[in-house]
Amino acid sequence: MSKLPVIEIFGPTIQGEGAVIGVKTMFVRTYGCDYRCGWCDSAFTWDGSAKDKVRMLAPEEIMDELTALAGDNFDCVTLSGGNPALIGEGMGILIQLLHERGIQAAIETQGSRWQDWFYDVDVLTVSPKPPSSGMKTDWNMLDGIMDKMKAQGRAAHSLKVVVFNDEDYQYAKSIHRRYPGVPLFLQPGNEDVTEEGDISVRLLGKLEWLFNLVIADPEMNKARVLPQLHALIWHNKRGK
Ligand SMILES: C[S@@+](CC[C@H](N)C(=O)[O-])C[C@H]1O[C@@H](n2cnc3c(N)ncnc32)[C@H](O)[C@@H]1O
Ligand SMILES: Nc1nc2[nH]cc(C(=O)O)c2c(=O)[nH]1
Ligand code: SF4
Ligand SMILES: [Mg+2]
Repeated sequence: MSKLPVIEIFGPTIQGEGAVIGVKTMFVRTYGCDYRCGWCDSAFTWDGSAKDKVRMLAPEEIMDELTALAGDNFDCVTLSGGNPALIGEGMGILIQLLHERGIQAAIETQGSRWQDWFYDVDVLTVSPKPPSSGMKTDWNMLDGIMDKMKAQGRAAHSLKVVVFNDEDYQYAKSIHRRYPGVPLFLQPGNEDVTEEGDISVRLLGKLEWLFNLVIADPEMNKARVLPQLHALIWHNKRGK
């Protein structure tokens, strides 16, 4: 059984976060997460509120849907969730199919689970969760993932930490100290993921706050601070 639980497929859109910000991409969002972040902007992937929208799809069916949606108007697919790293074989096959068609595979995951298909992805974003999320980092697991990617991953891998407060910023620094050679992206937290209308002014205020922390901090000379670009443009809209 290599079907995947899929909650949404959308795009093309613009990757709004991290190492490949600004790149045109499709999104495949899987259902289910082993975490329950208090501020999760995609809680519908795990809180049961959209359970009726989950479809079990074979990798080939996902490929067909991507093509039906966008034709050849994309060459990157971002696999997010939920935690796509909860899925084994099916995800490996999907990545293979994408590569056969010359399409890159990018992954968004929190670093709580390893899958051997991590070796095959093109862009691996690992986003360990700071204290404000309410989650506990499994440091053994995270060390293992970073070690393996360093040793033989083909992916350009990077770390992305969402920062809501000073304690989160200290956590981001501890991540940077622990994995000094890995590109680190800092992203301000969106404190209200249900607010309707234009939230860009609020998000930019938080971005300036985070800019100022990094500007003042000689330990963070190599960190990169980025907004959630899609949230500046499309706010809290889903499927963007
Ligand atoms: C919804 S998660 C899905 C992938 C994976 N579960 C993870 O957390 O990395 C995608 C990205 O959105 C970020 N994110 C979630 N809620 C957020 C919020 N309220 N503000 C800023 N970033 C958020 C996560 O930290 C993660 O980097
Ligand atoms: N445009 C856009 N960029 C993103 N980068 C990471 C996202 C995610 O939810 O994983 C995301 C998303 O949901 N939309
Ligand atoms: S790990 Fe990702 S999807 Fe899971 S609850 Fe946290 S932000 Fe949401
Ligand atoms: Mg998102």
